[in-house]
Amino acid sequence: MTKVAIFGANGRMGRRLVALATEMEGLSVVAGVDGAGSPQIGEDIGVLAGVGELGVPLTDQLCGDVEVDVVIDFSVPAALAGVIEECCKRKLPLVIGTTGIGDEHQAMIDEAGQRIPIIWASNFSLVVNVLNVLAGKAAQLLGSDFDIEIMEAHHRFKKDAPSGTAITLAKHICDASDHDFDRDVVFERHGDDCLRQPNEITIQTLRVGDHPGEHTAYFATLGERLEIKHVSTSRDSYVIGALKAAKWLSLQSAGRYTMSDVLKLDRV
Ligand SMILES: NC(=O)C1=CN([C@@H]2O[C@H](COP(=O)(O)OP(=O)(O)OC[C@H]3O[C@@H](n4cnc5c(N)ncnc54)[C@H](OP(=O)(O)O)[C@@H]3O)[C@@H](O)[C@H]2O)C=CC1
Ligand SMILES: O=C(O)C1=N[C@H](C(=O)O)C[C@H](O)C1
Repeated sequence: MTKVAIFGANGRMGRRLVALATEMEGLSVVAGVDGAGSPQIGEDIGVLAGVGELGVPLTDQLCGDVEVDVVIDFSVPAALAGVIEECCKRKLPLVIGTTGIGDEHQAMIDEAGQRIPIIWASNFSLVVNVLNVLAGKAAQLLGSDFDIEIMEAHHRFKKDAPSGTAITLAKHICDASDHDFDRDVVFERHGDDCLRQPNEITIQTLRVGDHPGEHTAYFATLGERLEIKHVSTSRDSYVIGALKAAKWLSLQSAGRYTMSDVLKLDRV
């Protein structure tokens, strides 16, 4: 049995992680951590997730006496340094799904990879990871006469913009083509003199209702257009991938890994 601790356990993702982990063979949730200010601290995480009592209280830190095999973090960027430090101290594999993180966090993840198995992915869905590969291939095959744009839509509660997934998608497209992420990717178009520049890739952001997330890459030239689109109809698409990654990571040695490693996409 792989024993999982979840940071952000009372959030939208955290509750579904708790719920689906109880259904997945070989996993058990042994700890759930949330922000210190959460009024639900002390309540049972199974009850909070709607799956009945698990005998695991929501806490505001990972208790030292709980035996853990792997940690999953879907919380907030401000919590990440502490989570990484705790996992390095206790030699625990760490799966990170939190987005809106900066270069300094990426450097911390790189460094932690020298000491523990660690993975960060902006999106744990199998289909989104396939979308990245397909969009890269399309950019490569279609060449420079195609205008590329990305559109993402998410629920009204999402704090970061654009989504981590949209940024990763743009990076895949740039890596596979003549585009340069820092030069070509822009996050808005606004004003009376903003004609599309050659090579420009704009990421457009919508925040609407309770949408769990969608991403579209557009490739258009005169007379025709290709759209590659992923729509999540439920957060479970991300949760299943994150739990799979946790099981996989708990068996690895120290290193920084990607969802391509977990899903073996590079072998295709
Ligand atoms: N990689 C992927 O596949 C996906 C990534 N995400 C990302 O995951 C993150 C969480 O998303 P979502 O669940 O919707 O957000 P929520 O706001 O619903 O959940 C975040 C949770 O983290 C808690 N939290 C705050 N501070 C801490 C702390 N110090 N330690 C532990 N927990 C803490 C919050 O508690 P409180 O509210 O009390 O502050 C809250 O319960 C976001 O960055 C989102 O973009 C989301 C979906 C998929
Ligand atoms: O906050 C969300 O909901 C999501 N966040 C991730 C992102 O920023 O890309 C992944 C997914 O799109 C849902």
